[in-house]
Amino acid sequence: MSRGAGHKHARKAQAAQSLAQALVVGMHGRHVVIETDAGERHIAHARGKKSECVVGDRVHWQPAGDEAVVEALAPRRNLLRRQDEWRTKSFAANLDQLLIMLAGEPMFSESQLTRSLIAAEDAGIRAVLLLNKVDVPAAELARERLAPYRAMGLTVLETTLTADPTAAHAQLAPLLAGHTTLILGPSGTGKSTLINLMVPEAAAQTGEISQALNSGRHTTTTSTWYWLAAAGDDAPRGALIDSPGFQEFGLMHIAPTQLAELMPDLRTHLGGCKFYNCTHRHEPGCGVRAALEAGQIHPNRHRLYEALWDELEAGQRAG
Ligand SMILES: Nc1nc2c(ncn2[C@@H]2O[C@H](COP(=O)(O)OP(=O)(O)OP(=O)(O)O)[C@@H](O)[C@H]2O)c(=O)[nH]1
Ligand SMILES: [Zn+2]
Repeated sequence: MSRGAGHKHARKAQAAQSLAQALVVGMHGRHVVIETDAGERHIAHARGKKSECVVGDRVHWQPAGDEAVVEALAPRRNLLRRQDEWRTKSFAANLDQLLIMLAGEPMFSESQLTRSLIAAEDAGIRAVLLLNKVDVPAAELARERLAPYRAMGLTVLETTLTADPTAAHAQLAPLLAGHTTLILGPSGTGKSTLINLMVPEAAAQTGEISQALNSGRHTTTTSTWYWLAAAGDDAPRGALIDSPGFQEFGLMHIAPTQLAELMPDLRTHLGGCKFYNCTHRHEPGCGVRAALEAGQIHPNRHRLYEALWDELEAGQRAG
């Protein structure tokens, strides 16, 4: 880049910083829906690479005819993403927490759960687990499978959103109040049920997004932002973000050597290995394997660790 171009670039960036800010509340193809601080929603084009902004981002924008243009992205606190061999997909940015919804029916996949927890650790975002549908018989097995996750210090809440919505609301409201929470979970666990329970005007809010996009139908192909009712006059308003795509939760952005650090039950036993570059798989004198043999690490978790290691290593070689 020539010096002149560098100056021009810096000037443009500076000019963008002086523009009004807005929040990204929805996305659809090449368009984003932004909400101004006054609560007005506009459909906007992003200048430059459209993949740059995601729901939860704060952006600098200006009007452009009937539409709006996103000129720049404000710095992010965090970004939750997944990456497979072909592409990176971002769920959302600037999150306070993830609420990972699980059920016994359909039975959750422990691999998907572990992957989402690793991605959250890597992004520095706290995760809370919610076992829903505890009224179905398969909940008992689901609860058992979650024991290692409770043991590693995660909060595991239990609800029956349909059988006892009042109790579920009372349990979840304090957890969600004032925070931005991304709801993750496999299909059929009750994510829509939860959003409709916690956000009575949820349909109206997605309606506004559809209207802004002029699409006239639901836009749940990507994440959507829902405001929660404010807890009080001065209380910060919380929000829920729903997201498709719990399946195929690729972790290609993470190196195999980072994995143990990102799994709290393994992490506890690091530092006691004979070899400084121990992979905690075959080496003699491994503190992690000793903990596994002593029953302090659940065999499923170590199996998932090994499978992920192989997957990420193969991905690194291919990349
Ligand atoms: N038995 C039982 N059924 C429930 C409970 N919560 C939700 N359901 C039912 O489970 C089904 C799936 O719920 P949804 O809220 O649509 O699930 P979802 O996670 O949004 O699913 P997708 O839209 O496919 O991602 C619906 O028929 C709900 O009525 C519960 O606590 N117990
Ligand atoms: Zn080791």
